This record gives sequence, C-alpha cells and structure tokens, in this order.
Amino acid sequence: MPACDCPVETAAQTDTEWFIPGAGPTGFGHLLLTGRRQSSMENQRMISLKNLTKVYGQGEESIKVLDNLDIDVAAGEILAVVGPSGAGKSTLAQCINLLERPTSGQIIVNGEDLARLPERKLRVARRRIGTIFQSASLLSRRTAAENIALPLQYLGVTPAETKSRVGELLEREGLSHRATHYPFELSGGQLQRVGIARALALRPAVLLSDEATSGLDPETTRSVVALLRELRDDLDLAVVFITHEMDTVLHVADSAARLHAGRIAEQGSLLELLTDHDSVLGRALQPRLASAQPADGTRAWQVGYDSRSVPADWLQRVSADLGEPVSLLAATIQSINGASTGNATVGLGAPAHLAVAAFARHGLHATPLETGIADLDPKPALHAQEELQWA
Ligand SMILES: Nc1ncnc2c1ncn2[C@@H]1O[C@H](COP(=O)(O)OP(=O)(O)OP(=O)(O)O)[C@@H](O)[C@H]1O
Repeated sequence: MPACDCPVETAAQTDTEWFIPGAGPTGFGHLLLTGRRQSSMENQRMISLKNLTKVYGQGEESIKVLDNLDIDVAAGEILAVVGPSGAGKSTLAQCINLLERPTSGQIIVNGEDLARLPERKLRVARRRIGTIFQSASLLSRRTAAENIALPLQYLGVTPAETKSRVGELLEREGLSHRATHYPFELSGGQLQRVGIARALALRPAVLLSDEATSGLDPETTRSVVALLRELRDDLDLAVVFITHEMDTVLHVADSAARLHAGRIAEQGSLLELLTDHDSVLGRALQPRLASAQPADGTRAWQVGYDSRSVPADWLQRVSADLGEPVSLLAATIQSINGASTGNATVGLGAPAHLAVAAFARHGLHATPLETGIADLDPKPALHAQEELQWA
C-alpha cells in the first residue's frame, strides 16, 4: 500500500481494520473493528421497527417527530443512530423501550410487538431492554454495588442472588475494587460502567445507549466503546447507539442510520456507507485528516479508493498517466472483509480536467480541495460535515 509505511495489523477474514495516521479527536490512532460483522448481520432480528411514527401534541400544536421509520437491528449488531439536534434520536430510543408510546407503527423486540402488549406483559418485556444515558443517572446515596442491584431488588430477587449477580457484573466491568464507592468518588468512565452494569443486571437482549459517551474524554470513550463491543460479542446484544460523535460511530458501530427531520435519510453497514461516494454519512464518517500542504504550483485533491475497483499501486499509475509526480499528503486505509477502502489527499500540478480524467481512468473518485473549481464536483467531500449540521 503506497499511502504509508506505518505498520498495519493483520485482520482476520471478517475483521474490519482501520489504520488512521494522525489520531482523530477521540485519540484512536489505529483501530481494529473486530469481526463477526458479516455473520451478525445474518443473525436473528432482535429489534424491528415498522412504520414507526410519533406525533407529540394534538391539532395545530402537533409535531411529527418520527415519520414512518423502518429499522432492523440483529442480535450481535451495534447500530449507530446519528443526526442533528432535534432529529428525533432520543424520541426513537424512548419509543423502543416504550417510555413513549408510538402514535402508530410496530416496535418488535425479540419477536414481541411491544406497542400491543398489555401493561403487565410490557413490564416483563421491558426487562429485555437495558438503557444507558449520557449521565449515568446513579443514585448518589447508594454505592456502585447498590446502584447495580436496584433493578434486581425491584424485581424481588433474593439478596443472595442479587449479591452474586452484582459481583459478577462488577468483575466483568473491572469495578470490583469500586463496589463500595459512592458516585461522587467515581470517575466519569467508572460512573458510565456502573450505569452499563445496572442496565445489564436483568440480562437484557437489547441495549439502548443515548449519548452514553458524550462528554467523556477520548481515553474514557475508548474504554466504554471497547466494553460495549465486548458485551455485544459475549452477550450477543443488539445495541442502538445514539450519538452525534462521528469518530465514535466509526469505532463502535457495525451499521449506521442517519435521522433527519424524523425520517431515515440513509442507513447501511459501515462498509456500504464508507464506499458510497454519494453518501453524506459515509463522507462524514471518513476520518478527518491532518493533511500536509501541497507544494508550490500544485493543488490538493481528495481521492476515494476501493480495492475492489482500484489497483493497489494507483498512486504510481496516476502519476505515470499524468507524466508528473503525485505526492501523498495524507491517507487512511481500512480493510473490511478483505476489501481495502479509504481516502487520501494528494498534491499534483496538472490542470484539473486532465487530473479528473486520469483519476477516473484508474477507478478513483477525486475532488479538488481548492476553491474556484468546485464545479467539478457538486458535493465536495470537505463539505460533508457542514452538510450534516451535527449538533
Ligand atoms: N415530550 C415532548 N413533547 C413535545 N415535543 C417533544 C417532546 N420530546 C421531544 N419533543 C420534540 O421532538 C423533537 C425531537 O426531539 P429529540 O429529543 O428526540 O431530538 P434529538 O435528535 O434527540 O435531539 P438532541 O440531539 O438535541 O438530543 C424536538 O423538536 C423536540 O422539541
């Protein structure tokens, strides 16, 4: 691979591997999105939302917040839901666990249509759904262990069984040494881990995470993300991960959906989104690169590549085609199920129309990064973030 001589880990067949020179804001420099993605997508549908609509208020005052959503999440899959503020992300989470009743549509969790269940059965079904929030929402006068025990105590589980389950969860989350500490004595990451342990106390099949990593520092975000992925694999959880942090989506999710004004604007696996040049979400998911400056007399281009259609030595080929050097200014590469995809910033001096033609001959999608020639591409990649207007 010509982009960089830094080491790239070898991934298993089904692994997703990211190599990112120049770590992003959350500090992930090199990341391995581990496998089972192919197989998990084939897994049992754990959450199935059909024509989900939620309207708040009535008459002229009414506001349609979710508009006919269809979403599926398999067991062992983490679906990230992203979108601007007010898009309806939290309402979606509240509808999935029936804290909010949908106006119409179905919420099928583990084969049961929650919206149709009588109250008593709904209470039982809700136990299969754990929820974690931005602030872990722990009770301040209870210790970590007592907070985790709460759902078990509400259910009337015996003290011996509660103690055993809480001990198991504390150990799994590496919190045994903090069992008797109160929330004010815990770090942000530890608080979030206690929140996750409490959400798992009743052995749910589904985990809803509403901005659970927002506000955490990069190191803590990384550990919470690693924990969620571990839980997904060990417990075969279906996870809906609501966030506005694109960096985190890249590291935690198997698939992503973009919500806009209550509708799904696009959704797909990370591979599909990252290799779709027309995908707003795919472009926003590309790691932000700290690019070197192009040399005098040359201009910078952003190039998207995909090994299924682009030769590995594309850089040399484009250079030979143009009869001039093409310098590499920044690059990422990710290998997903044996296919390498990524993007690079390169510098070259050829006129724009010749460069576009040369890139296209080698199967590359290229966009000039300078102003004044944007007419070559109606959607320059640099604008993806603004286009999404993340909160
Ligand atoms: N209980 C409610 N009654 C009336 N309107 C509501 C209610 N809850 C939310 N809304 C409205 O629904 C819309 C979507 O809100 P929601 O909190 O789901 O968005 P969000 O995408 O999670 O936003 P953010 O990222 O800012 O948290 C907003 O316009 C909000 O004002």
